[in-house]
Amino acid sequence: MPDLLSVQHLTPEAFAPFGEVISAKPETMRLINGGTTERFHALFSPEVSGDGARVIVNIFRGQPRAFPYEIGMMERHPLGSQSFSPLSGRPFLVAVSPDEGGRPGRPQVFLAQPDQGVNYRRNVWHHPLMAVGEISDFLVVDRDGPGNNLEEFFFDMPFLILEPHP
Ligand SMILES: NC(=O)N[C@@H](O)C(=O)O
Ligand code: NI
Repeated sequence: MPDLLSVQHLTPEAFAPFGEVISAKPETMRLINGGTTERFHALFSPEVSGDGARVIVNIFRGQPRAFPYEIGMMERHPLGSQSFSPLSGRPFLVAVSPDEGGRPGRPQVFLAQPDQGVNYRRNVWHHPLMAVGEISDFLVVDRDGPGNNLEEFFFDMPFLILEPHP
């Protein structure tokens, strides 16, 4: 029987070991443009390393995952952070793992709401984008440049997510 993973609600506190939750946090807000605009300031700082590295902004158009869904692998980006911010008004799933001696530990799965994004800090184990329900677009801020920025790990036994909600 595969090892079942439960799904948690995404909160800044629970996600803190892995990166930041991107959301309109009241404590970050400052009024600008003559009071007509609320600026939620400096929610995270993209990280890039290595000569010739640059921060880039992308759009990822994700196909929805089918459930039950097997988490058979995790990846990480040793040379830069990677953030996902929903553009299609859809929730999505986030899976992250602590590093255990150079390999990912048991994944933790979160359901991100349409008004939440995530930033994976550099070298944090995560599963590739998991859109839910419909094709979904995401604004992705990550690293471009020379060097290998992708490390993958494949589990001997996959984990299973039965349904994409807590
Ligand atoms: N390959 C790629 O750019 N995407 C992954 O890094 C991902 O986390 O979805
Ligand atoms: Ni990635």
